[in-house]
Amino acid sequence: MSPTRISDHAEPAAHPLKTAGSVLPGSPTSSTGSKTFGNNMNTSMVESKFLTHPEELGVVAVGFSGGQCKPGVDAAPSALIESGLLTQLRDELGYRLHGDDQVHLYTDLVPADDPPHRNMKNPRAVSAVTRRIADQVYSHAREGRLVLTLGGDHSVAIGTIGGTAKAIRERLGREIAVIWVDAHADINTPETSGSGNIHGMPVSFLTGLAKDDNEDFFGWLRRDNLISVKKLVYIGLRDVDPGEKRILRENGIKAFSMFDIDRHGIGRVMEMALGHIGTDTPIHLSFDVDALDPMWAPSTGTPVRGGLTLREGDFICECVHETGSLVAVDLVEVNPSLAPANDIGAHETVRAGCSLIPSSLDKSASRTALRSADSLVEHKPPRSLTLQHTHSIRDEALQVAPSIECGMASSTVTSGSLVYERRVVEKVHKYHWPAVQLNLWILIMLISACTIIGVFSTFVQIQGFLQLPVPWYFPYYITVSAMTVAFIILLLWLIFQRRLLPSIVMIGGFILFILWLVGLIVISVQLFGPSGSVSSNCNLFVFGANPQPKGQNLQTLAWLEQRSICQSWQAVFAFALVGEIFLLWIMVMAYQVFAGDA
Ligand SMILES: NC(=[NH2+])NCCC[C@H](N)C(=O)O
Repeated sequence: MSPTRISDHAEPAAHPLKTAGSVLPGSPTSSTGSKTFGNNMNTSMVESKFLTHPEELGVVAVGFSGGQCKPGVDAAPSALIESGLLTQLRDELGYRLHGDDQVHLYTDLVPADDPPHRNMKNPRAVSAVTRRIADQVYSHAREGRLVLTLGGDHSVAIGTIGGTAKAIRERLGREIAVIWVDAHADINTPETSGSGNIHGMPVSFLTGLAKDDNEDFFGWLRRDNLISVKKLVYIGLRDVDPGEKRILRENGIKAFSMFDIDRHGIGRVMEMALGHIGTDTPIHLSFDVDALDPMWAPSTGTPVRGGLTLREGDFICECVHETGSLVAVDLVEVNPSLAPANDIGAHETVRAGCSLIPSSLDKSASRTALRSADSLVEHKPPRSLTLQHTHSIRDEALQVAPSIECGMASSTVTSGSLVYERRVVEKVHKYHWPAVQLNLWILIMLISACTIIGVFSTFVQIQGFLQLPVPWYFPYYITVSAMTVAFIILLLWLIFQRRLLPSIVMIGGFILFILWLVGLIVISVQLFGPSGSVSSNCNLFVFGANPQPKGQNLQTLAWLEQRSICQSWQAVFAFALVGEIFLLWIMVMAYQVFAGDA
């Protein structure tokens, strides 16, 4: 058993884990024997629902890589700590850190001979190490602290989640929920796994989908350590094995892939993910750095293109923090030795971790994360990003100030001396229009408007033939009706574009309502007015003509023409009234749609 001491790697002064050996004056030593560092108050505004000591952070540094075959992932905790992560958590976010002053390598638990079992590679080592990790995490979680585990490959989550689940059950009698942020589902059973790497299987053991009676092969996992598939949510998936897809489907597991993030935006996805978990459930956040696009985190064992931006990763952490339900966080799969072309990748990946963790512990921390990571390590930009502007550090500090709340539309992230455009996430709001009513409205309004246009155009013509002046309300109503038709065309186009907003309908409907009202009043006055009205003239001379002309003569033709003019007036009045009522209706309908979806 030879754990690597942080001091073997880190700069000598002010390192939180390094000061562990000498407990600060007045700082308590926990019952587990781990020590307390720092004594600032946590400045986070979010009240924790499930932690009795939310200002205390239990740190577990896991230098273990046996869940997969690429060496180097065991060096991640040291790299993260050397970059100042823990110093920042203590000095800037005000956490009191608890933990051992060493990164655990668990060499005492790794057997010399560890042949495969049920297709699993290094099964004894991973089982024994995760069992130990479960104890470590459990001892912090039982004290009511937030637990931070720095991995290691993702197999370590068998221990971290197993430990949290057990402690929370004991302390609060509740089940935990797990948010698994990852490019991979890591839910292969030993039988479905193509690689045999256990870092692709932790979720199946944690949910009981895979089990083994032998204690040497995860048989130590008891019901207390397990989680429910109903309280498991994936975010960022994009490389899921066929067997895993089947498992996800058959168990109805909630999963938000990159497709969902592109479609809904990360804000909506977080709303849905947290909605699925509910507000009364403690959350364990397990963040695999390969959820990020390799542009942001290239140094990881199984990178997959098309991933989250760093800002989206931060946003996920911030949203989870904001719930007040967070009880434990893992950051895994950072592999500083996997830097494809040069060492920029390793630096960037560590730097990404230095942003994610503070984001999950304090919503306003992404800026400080950037600042401290930048100040501690020489800044180099990620490859393949476009240089857009150069700013002085002061300019940058202003721009980086966190302006994003959960669910906000878009943002720009600045980093170092570059400005990177983040993917613009539009918040999509769906309005549910009643299709039948809307179609009926369109049809009736079209008929009304066209009838009025037709009748009054004919009247204008007749006035011309009779060489009489054209009263103003004919062209007026023709224009208003034409505007109504144009409005309907606009609505149809908006429906086609799926952009029919209630506000547009309400404003347009109101304007037309007023215009139609003016027309309706004028028509009513003309038709039913006190003296010489159209209606009384019609009743007197046309409908009441006695005797009514008959036979093929000019008088009959004139009478018929006069009758059709009278009937047209009546039709115009009827349609004007219908149009007016329907305009009122569409305003009410638009309001209901707006209120119903608000
Ligand atoms: N935590 C990870 N990086 N997992 C990658 C898993 C890849 C693959 N699905 C496997 O089972 O081997």
